Parts: sequence; structure tokens; C-alpha cells
Amino acid sequence: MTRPDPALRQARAEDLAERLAGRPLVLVGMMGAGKTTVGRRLATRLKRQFLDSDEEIERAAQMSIPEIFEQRGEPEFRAGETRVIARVLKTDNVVLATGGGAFVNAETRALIKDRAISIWLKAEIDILFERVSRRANRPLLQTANPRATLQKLIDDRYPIYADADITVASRDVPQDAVAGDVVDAVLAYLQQQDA
Ligand SMILES: Nc1ncnc2c1ncn2[C@@H]1O[C@H](COP(=O)(O)OP(=O)(O)OP(=O)(O)O)[C@@H](O)[C@H]1O
Ligand SMILES: O=C(O)C1=C[C@@H](O)[C@@H](O)[C@H](O)C1
Ligand SMILES: [Mg+2]
Repeated sequence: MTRPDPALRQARAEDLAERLAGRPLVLVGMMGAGKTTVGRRLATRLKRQFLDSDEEIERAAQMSIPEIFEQRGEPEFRAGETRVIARVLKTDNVVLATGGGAFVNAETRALIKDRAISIWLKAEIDILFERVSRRANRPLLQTANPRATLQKLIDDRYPIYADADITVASRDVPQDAVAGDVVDAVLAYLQQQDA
């Protein structure tokens, strides 16, 4: 594949930033889909602030996510996640990467749908499993058969993620290329809405 012309790439990002008129962009999807890494690159391109709900929760609690799950339990983590996302969505001009379970919560999902444009970064299980296997920082996957657990989460969650405004394939290509795909997909979505 040829590399996109940097000037064209920049022009598309500037066009998108203007068309969005401040509306937040929210990345949803499974752990390992690339929400954090792609979101960061997307924010740079759009000259926006980047926030990550997992990082915000860790900062507020002064603990890592595995520690929060262990010491306070998943329900408290989920309550914190909903609060953090509600707070972040009061700000314009933000790119928000959510934790994998955030969009599954009906209240959080309604808030995201109301305030932001949501993008599902959708990836195949092989890609997800390879990526999440690099680090043991996902408490939900600390099971006897993490691949089967991941598959079960995919089965449960994909119909819900499909409610996002836009779906972008998180392919096995450099993260910058996926960020470019997101720019193109959101532009196409806005053009379709204007038509
Ligand atoms: N396009 C890509 N190519 C190669 N590696 C990638 C790509 N996108 C993400 N990764 C790698 O996959 C891992 C998981 O990515 P990331 O942390 O961004 O996922 P996430 O969707 O934010 O997951 P979580 O829901 O657990 O926060 C990281 O090590 C990241 O560097
Ligand atoms: O998929 C999930 O439910 C999670 C994903 C991570 O981003 C973290 O929010 C946490 O590990 C839970
Ligand atoms: Mg993340």
C-alpha cells in the first residue's frame, strides 16, 4: 500500500476538525482494539485533547486497574467509569478512549450517543488475543482460558458495540494508518448526515 501524502492527510484532518465543531469523538470496543493508542494519534492529528477513561480512573483512585478490581471490586470500577465519562463529555474538542466495558453500560452508552460521535474499533479475535497477551493488566482475562474468555466477551459485546455511530476495522497495520481510517470514516459519516 502506498503511504498517503502528508499534506493531503493534514488537509483531511483539518477539514474534519472544522466539521466536528467541537463535538467529542469517543472510541469504543474490546480491550486490545487500539482505542488508547489510536485515540492518541487521532487527537494529535485533530489538534484535540486526548483523554482515556481508564487512565482518568487510575489517576483519581491513585491505583492501577488491577488494584482497583482487586481492592474495590468491579462494580465500583464501573461506577467510576460512568462518572468519569459523564464528566469528560461535558468538554468539547476531546478525543476519548473508553475502557472495553464502558459502552456496554446502558447509561454510559446513552450519554455517549447523546453527546458524541462514537466509533467502534472492531478487531478479529486473533489480533486482540495477540495484543492483550503482551501484558497481564486486564483483570477480566485472568482466567484459566483467557482466549475462551475473550471469545465470550466478543459474543456478548459485539451486538452492543454495533450501536456505535461508525465502525472502523482495527487492522494489523501501523496505528497511524488506523487513525487515518478513523478520520476518513468520520468524514464520510458527517457527509452522509449532511446529504
Ligand atoms: N494497529 C496496531 N498495530 C500493532 N499493535 C497495535 C495496534 N493498535 C494497538 N496495538 C497494540 O495493542 C496493544 C493494545 O492497544 P491499546 O492499549 O491501545 O488497546 P485498548 O483498545 O485501549 O485496550 P483497553 O480496552 O484494554 O484499554 C498495545 O500494546 C498497542 O501498542
Ligand atoms: O473490557 C473491559 O471490561 C475492560 C477493559 C479495560 O479497558 C479496562 O477498563 C478494564 O480492564 C475492563
Ligand atoms: Mg485503552
